[in-house]
Amino acid sequence: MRKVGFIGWRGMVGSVLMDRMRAENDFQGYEPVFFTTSQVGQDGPDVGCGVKPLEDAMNIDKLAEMDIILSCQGGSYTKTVYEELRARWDGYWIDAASALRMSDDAIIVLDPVNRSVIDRGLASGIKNYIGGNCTVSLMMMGIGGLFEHDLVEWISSMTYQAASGAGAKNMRELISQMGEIEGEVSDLLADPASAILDIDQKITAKLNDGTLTTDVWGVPLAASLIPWIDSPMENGQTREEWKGIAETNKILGRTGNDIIPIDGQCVRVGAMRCHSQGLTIKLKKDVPLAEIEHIIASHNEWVKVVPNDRAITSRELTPVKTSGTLTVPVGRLRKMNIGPEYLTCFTVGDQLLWGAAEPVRRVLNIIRDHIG
Ligand SMILES: NC(=O)C1=CN([C@@H]2O[C@H](COP(=O)(O)OP(=O)(O)OC[C@H]3O[C@@H](n4cnc5c(N)ncnc54)[C@H](OP(=O)(O)O)[C@@H]3O)[C@@H](O)[C@H]2O)C=CC1
Ligand SMILES: N[C@@H](CC(=O)OP(=O)(O)O)C(=O)O
Repeated sequence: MRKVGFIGWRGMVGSVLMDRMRAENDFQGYEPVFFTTSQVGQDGPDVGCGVKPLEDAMNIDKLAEMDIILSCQGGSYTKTVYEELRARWDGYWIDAASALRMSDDAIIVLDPVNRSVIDRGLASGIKNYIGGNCTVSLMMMGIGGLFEHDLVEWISSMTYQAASGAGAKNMRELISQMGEIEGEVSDLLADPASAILDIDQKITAKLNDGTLTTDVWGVPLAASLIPWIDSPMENGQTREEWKGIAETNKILGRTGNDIIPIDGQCVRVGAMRCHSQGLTIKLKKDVPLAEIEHIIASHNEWVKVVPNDRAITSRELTPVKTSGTLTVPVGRLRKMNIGPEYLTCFTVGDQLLWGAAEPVRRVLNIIRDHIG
């Protein structure tokens, strides 16, 4: 029986993956082996084939027994074990972390968009299948139809990224900050006659006096935002912004003169686990809006076009509505007054599902089908 090793299964991304795999009855037809970097020998999870002790994720011999390894443990783990393992192992490596994404011998996986690229990779013997950056994957699930019809000349994206993208501790601190801010003015809020400028003054003082908990974010995120995500690049972009052009084109298998220019600003906001983005898209030609809506809506079974209506948009096109679902709503679709080839839209997606766990869950099944 084939063996599939899971590393990082109890982290935030890994837990979402496990939930999805249980929901889809994925733990069948192979032997799952659960690894850990910190709990060796403790009970592993019961996924329907009994509880077994956790294996050591640093044990290269044990890892090398696997036919497929799926890691949600993070980039530093990948960097620590991958080279040594690969030197003597010919199995399939699936990873949610970015470490190997841009390697020539790796494919970035998002099968509703690039199934043909994945299939070509499998046929040609490629063994590394890496989940894409969450913002990139969610953008491509939303407007995959425009790429499929080769309608995109360039894109500018302005993102509104959730706290979950920075990790579990960051989500917790965002909530603490919200609570501390409310606590600062709860007496004034309870008094309907209190002046809003007094409330605002106290909040502004609290945000600036150094007493708000900012151990993880470094600055207040609640009642504010952070227009910087990931490390700086030499050209002034952040790495998150650079991933927009680099990963999108790699997912599509576009190189050289075929590359679609993509750039924008990536911003952290106080949402919990859904990334949103406002897109400006220069189309290659003037296509009627109704046709664009049809192309977007019919690309995959998860994308949903939201009518450009105030009440429906406020209800349907939000992180609150999208959180915990695989739906990728796309709305605020309209031609811009810059010209008929300029399209704008707004899209939202759960960054732990389509943004992280779902593409790697699906590619595990694709690889299992491929190797039998
Ligand atoms: N967060 C995100 O949005 C995205 C993350 N990724 C990638 O996935 C990687 C993992 O991210 P994420 O899931 O957020 O990381 P987590 O910090 O939630 O989990 C990583 C590991 O930390 C260990 N750990 C230590 N204490 C705990 C605890 N109390 N509960 C659970 N796990 C614990 C576990 O390893 P062990 O069992 O070995 O101790 C776990 O696998 C990232 O580094 C990134 O590369 C990719 C896309 C999006
Ligand atoms: N950078 C993303 C989360 C992430 O893990 O991205 P990547 O998988 O590209 O490192 C965010 O902060 O929202």
